[in-house]
Amino acid sequence: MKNISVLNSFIAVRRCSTIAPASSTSLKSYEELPSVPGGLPFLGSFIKLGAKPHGWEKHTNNLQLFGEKHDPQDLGLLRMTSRLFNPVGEGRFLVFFDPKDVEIAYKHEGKYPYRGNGFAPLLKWRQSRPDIFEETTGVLMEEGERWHHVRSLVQQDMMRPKSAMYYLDQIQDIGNDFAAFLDREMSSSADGKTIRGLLPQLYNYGYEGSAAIALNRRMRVFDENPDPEVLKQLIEVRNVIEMLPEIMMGIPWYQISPWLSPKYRKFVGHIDNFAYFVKAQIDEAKAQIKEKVEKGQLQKSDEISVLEKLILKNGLNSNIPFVMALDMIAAGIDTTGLSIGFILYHLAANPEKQEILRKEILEHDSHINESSLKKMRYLKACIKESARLTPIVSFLLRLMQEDFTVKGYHIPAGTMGMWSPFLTGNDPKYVEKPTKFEPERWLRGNESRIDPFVSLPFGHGPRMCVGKRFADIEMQLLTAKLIRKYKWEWIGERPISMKWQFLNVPDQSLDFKLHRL
Ligand code: HEM
Repeated sequence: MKNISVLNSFIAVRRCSTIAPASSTSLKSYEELPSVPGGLPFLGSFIKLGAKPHGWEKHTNNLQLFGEKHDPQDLGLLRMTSRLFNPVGEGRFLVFFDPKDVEIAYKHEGKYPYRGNGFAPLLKWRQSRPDIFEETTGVLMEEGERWHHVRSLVQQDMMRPKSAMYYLDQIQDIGNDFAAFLDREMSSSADGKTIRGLLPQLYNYGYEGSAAIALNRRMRVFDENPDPEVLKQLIEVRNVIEMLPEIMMGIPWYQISPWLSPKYRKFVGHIDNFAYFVKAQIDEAKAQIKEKVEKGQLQKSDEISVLEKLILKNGLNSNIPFVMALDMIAAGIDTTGLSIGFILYHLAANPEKQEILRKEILEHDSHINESSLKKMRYLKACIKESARLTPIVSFLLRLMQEDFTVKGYHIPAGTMGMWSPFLTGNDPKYVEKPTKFEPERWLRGNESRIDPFVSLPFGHGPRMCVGKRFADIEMQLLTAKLIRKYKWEWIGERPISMKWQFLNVPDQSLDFKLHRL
């Protein structure tokens, strides 16, 4: 299958990169910027992020050390190299430590922003299945004009705040099932209060929520006797998510031939099974829509699901609803589960903030509606603060598509810009008392003290997370339910920090004592 868009955008950038820097002689060249020296051929100095003392698991700490060592003047810009991750711009990588510079960089991300191919094994698989991906490989993986075309077909239905509101009741139902599950788990613990290793259950919540939106179907994984086929498919999708970083971090033999990589072939087996399960669900939804259209039973657009909207907009023969469903499920499980895990941890470790939040939640009916959700400002501030302290995405990337200037230096087009929400969000230069969990800093009146580019949990610009609205309500509704129902106490041995496994995950088990209220 052709993927000419990627090539086109590369060519556009290359042309641009040959443009000479602005004539001003005071402008310093890219090569004069502080840099991390050394590295390996092809992999460049970027590979040193995975070296001692912190290794890949804590590569952000390595990045911070590089900044301190190689940028002693604290310019906040650091050159690295990797032809593997940036073949377009001769391996140029530029780390931005200052949120003001991040803002400038986003202005040069171009019409079709490109963040590098972070899902190479998944893309390879999709390209080898033209029967189902001929029309598109989806927003997560398309580039250039093809990305723009698909994104514009789903943008409105996914990103309108109203679209997420349609799911308020369903997501709360899922939250009720989750709480009932927690009650059963607690009852089986020795003191009737302890929950150990909560994270996998939060992933299941992410799965259930994504499936409700993407497939219009409740999977009911928290039932006492869940459907065995649903559980089988849940294992398939978990295998895919867990194998993806393992394959990505190894030598990509599968790019030459799948036969050179048994791991890749196993990965393909899991994803094939899951994809055909999803396809069957979408085909069923299409048949139901066809019947509704024929009987004239379709309602106003705010009263139909996102899946129905996508099918109606793209036509019964389009594969876009199916590919979007796959992306929504793949992108919505661990991200949502991890984010809620960190929120619960911060609230459990800061009982006085938990109490303030509970007070706000108790001002409203236990069944949350659009209007009560709007009023829960402290809840939203807690979620923002958790994302600042423990962002689940380690770094954000953008290929700079134009030449531009930062702090008097010329940055050529084709440079891959990189910024770490953890480093900007935890830097005392930009955030007062950054190690404190202080949701108040995000409340109206205080937020102007924080540069918005300090913490970008969903990215920024036209390529930002397309599932943000749904992720927001999934996090808000479950947090509200669980804080209303139980007092959360952290029983881990020490404060949590993060380690990198493609996403940032807690470095210890999520163990809590829950006191029923
Ligand atoms: C708290 C949970 C989530 C977080 C923190 C998160 C974060 C992100 C980030 C940082 C990006 C990259 C944005 C950029 O490059 O500027 C992204 C992209 C994306 N996310 Fe999310 N996400 C979350 C939940 C979800 C959910 C629930 C869905 C689906 C319903 C989803 C679907 C996607 C898709 C499809 C993209 C690719 C968009 C594109 O390239 O056009 N995400 N997400």
